[in-house]
This record gives sequence, structure tokens and C-alpha cells, in this order.
Amino acid sequence: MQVLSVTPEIFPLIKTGGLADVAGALPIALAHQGVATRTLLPGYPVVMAALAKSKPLLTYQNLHGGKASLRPASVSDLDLLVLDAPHLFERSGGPYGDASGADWADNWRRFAALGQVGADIAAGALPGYVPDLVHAHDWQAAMTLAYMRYGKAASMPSVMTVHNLAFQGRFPATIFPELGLPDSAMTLDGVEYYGGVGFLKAGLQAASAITTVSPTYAQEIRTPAFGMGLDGLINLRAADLAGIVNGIDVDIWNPATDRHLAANFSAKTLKPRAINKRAVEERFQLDHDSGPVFCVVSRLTWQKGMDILNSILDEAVAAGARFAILGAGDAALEGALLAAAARHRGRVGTVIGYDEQLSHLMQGGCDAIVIPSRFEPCGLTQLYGLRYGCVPIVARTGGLADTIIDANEAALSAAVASGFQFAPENGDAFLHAIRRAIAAYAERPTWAALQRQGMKSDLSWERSAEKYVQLYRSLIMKKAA
Ligand SMILES: Nc1ncnc2c1ncn2[C@@H]1O[C@H](COP(=O)(O)OP(=O)(O)O[C@H]2O[C@H](CO)[C@@H](O)[C@H](O)[C@H]2O)[C@@H](O)[C@H]1O
Repeated sequence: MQVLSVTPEIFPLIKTGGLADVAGALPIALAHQGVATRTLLPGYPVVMAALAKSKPLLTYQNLHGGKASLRPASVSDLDLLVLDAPHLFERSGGPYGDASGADWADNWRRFAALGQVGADIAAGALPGYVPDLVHAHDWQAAMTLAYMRYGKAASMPSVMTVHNLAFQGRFPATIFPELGLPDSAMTLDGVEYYGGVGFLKAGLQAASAITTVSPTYAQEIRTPAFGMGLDGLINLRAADLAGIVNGIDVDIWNPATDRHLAANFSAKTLKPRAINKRAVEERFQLDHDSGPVFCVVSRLTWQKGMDILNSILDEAVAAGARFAILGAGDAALEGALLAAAARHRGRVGTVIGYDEQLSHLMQGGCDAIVIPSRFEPCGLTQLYGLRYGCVPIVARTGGLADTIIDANEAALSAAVASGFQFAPENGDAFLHAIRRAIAAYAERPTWAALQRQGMKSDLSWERSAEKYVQLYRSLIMKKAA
């Protein structure tokens, strides 16, 4: 089976969040099950810099206002098709905005172009290659499915995966004439969205199947509280909706071999974690004591509940907690967490920035990771925490609810507990969970049992990849029937 995956990010080349991890790991797991994935992504400068010289497979004299070509590449076992379109992607800053964080004004054009090329490939534009199915990730890739639907690949099966419904790619109606779609597409069941154009909406409408990255989030987005304006449409398509929980790359995230750790360890030999903990204490200028260090590795945003964390920090520190916080995002939250570190020297350390290596050390050295998200489609950091014996303390929502077993009495006595859950958006409940963790940490055998239980969890992609393969197969068979 041949799958064309379309994504705006892929690890290890370009990553702003969890989507990149998934886009990078899923093709490898699918390959073990006989599915060959080619991944189409934009040629941002960091991507172009990583490519060896190659002959273009396809050229465009005018793709949304400039010359473009499609270059094949192989990076870390990934079979890539890179859209080299300097007028759209050759700029400094991030993949979606300039260095100050402001979105590029022509993002609609950049990702419409990506979608156009995806649909061209689906329609057979590459000599000798026609995929059996197209899999699009998030709003930036979603227009692929709309261009397919209104173009030559209307009968090809497709999957639209929602990693985060908060990002929808919503633009004014004035862009519609420039998209090159027929007028009939500007309707309620097409790309029209609240009077404008909705990229994710268009993909959800066009896809043969919709997936999200956990079963609980798949149900949550059918409600107004989580649906972000799309719950009506998602409910209409409920028969084609599935939740498949993310796995993690267990080779990249392996405490026994991880080069970013000061000391490697495994479930059998947890002792060396203490060396990593010491390294974290040094890096975050924390006091040394016998209590737990809680960490945060996160985008600093409302979604991630970082304001809730900030509101309970003083009390958590008074209860004996120390915090190592790594993140970047909203300026106000960055400022508040830096201020907390200044207020609680030795008890709270805050590093603002994006640091992949440091995130590994934190998972390998901190005792627990706190994730107070308001909503969480899947969440990866709790999975890394499980793998590294860094016990997750999570809001009971989305994928966090699906992947962590709360250390209540029943779960502890059945030896299945792997972390702590608390009611979302509730500072008191969050604080209570931190107090429970501090108490459990004081009973070393209980804590070690929690760590080992988490480290035993099967977090690999194999099971989830199997579910994607089943879905792909059923869609291909349905279209053929
Ligand atoms: N400052 C920092 N330094 C270093 N690394 C950092 C970092 N901040 C975040 N990261 C890393 O970025 C990734 C974040 O992944 P998440 O799944 O937690 O959330 P995200 O909201 O980005 O993804 C969305 O897509 C994913 C994938 O489907 C879903 O799991 C999730 O719920 C959804 O919101 C992790 O690999 C984490 O370690």
C-alpha cells in the first residue's frame, strides 16, 4: 500500500510541536506493516539546507505567484517530497510566522499551494507514482483534500487527522477567487466557513475519514465546549470519525541509550536517574533536597493551562515542591513564570526557549511532569514521562485521560497505576494532585512502583500504526466497491 502524507512539519527537520513527532514516526511504523509512505512538506530554509542536491521530479512555472519544484529526499529513513517554492517558504522566522511570532499574511497562499501540489500528486503528476490514499495533517495540509475533491483525484480515499482543533486556518472570503477552486466549492458543504474560507473545515468536509489522536478527544470535539465551532460538522460526520492514540518513537526516546542524558538508566536500574536530577538542579539553579522536582515541558499557552500552573505555584512551593520549567509561548505567561522563578529562588527555575536536548534531560532527571491542559488531543510529553520514569500528573482530558492511570487505591493495589489525574481547569484539584504526588514520593517503594509501571507501558507506534492500516484498508476497499 502506498500512502501520500501531507504535513507542515516533520521531525527531525522542522518541529514546533507534537505534530512533527507524529509525522516523523508514523511512516516508520507503517513501513513495518507493509505501508510505504511518501511525505510532502514545505521547503522551509532548514529543510532545504538538510537536502542533498537532487533533480526536481516536477516543476511549476507559476505556483501561486512564483516558480516551484518538487524535490525527492531521504532523511532518517523518511521518503520525502519537498516543495521548493522560495517565494512562499524561503524566509527567516518560523514555519508560520516571522521572528516576532506574527503569522505570515500570506499563510493561506502558502498552504493552499502545498495542498494544490498534494492534489496534483494524488492525480498522478509524478511519473510512476500514484498513491492508494492521501493522509493530511492539520489545517495546513487540509486543502489537499479540497483540491482533490474538486479536481481530478476526487475518488481517491483520504484521511484528515486533527492534531489540534484550535488551529483552523480561517481566512476572509476575499481569498476564495485566488484559490483556483470552482465557484461551487464556496458552499456550506465545501470550503465556506462562517462567511469566510476554512481550510481545516474544507478538509473535514472532503475527507473519507476523520481521525483525532485519542478516543476521548474524538468524543470531546463533538461537544460545543471542545468543538471550537466545528462540532456541528464533526457530528454530521460522526460515522467517519475515529480516535487513534499517538505512539512515540521508542528509539529516540530511550533512557537506556539517550545521548542527551547525563546518565542512562532503565526500569531495572533507576538509580542513575539521580545523576540526571542533579544536572537538572544545576541547570535550573534549584536547591538540592530530598523532595521531588516537578517539570514542565510545554508551549506556554492557554491550551496547556499554564496560567493555572502559575496560579498555584506559590502554594505548591509552600507544600515542598520544586519546579523546573521549560517553555516558550505567550509573552505574559513567559513573564509570569520568570517572575515566579525570581520570587522562589532555588525552588522554581524557568528557562524560556525551545530546547529539545534539555527536554530529554528533564524527562530523565525530574521526578514528575505536570500537564494541566484545558484540552489535549493526545499529548506526547506524558508518554515521554512514562518512558523515562518521570511520573505524569495530568488533567483528566483528551489523550491525557486515555494514557495515564490514576494512582488511586484500587489502581495501586492492582499495580496498574502510572500517574496522577485531576479535574481539568481546577487549580485546587491540581494542587491536591501535587500534594498526593509529594506524599507518594516520600514512600519510595510506592513511587518506584509508579515509575516502573509507567516504564512497562507499551508506548510504541506499532499498535496505533496497525489501527491506521486497518482504517486505510477499509477506506480503500470502500472506494473500490
Ligand atoms: N520548550 C520546549 N523545548 C523542547 N521541546 C518542547 C518544548 N515545548 C514543547 N516541546 C516538545 O514539543 C512536543 C509537544 O507535543 P504535545 O503533544 O505535548 O503538544 P502539541 O500541542 O504541540 O501537539 C498537538 O499535536 C500532538 C500530536 O498529535 C498532540 O499530542 C497534542 O495533544 C496536540 O496539542 C513534545 O515533543 C515536547 O517535548
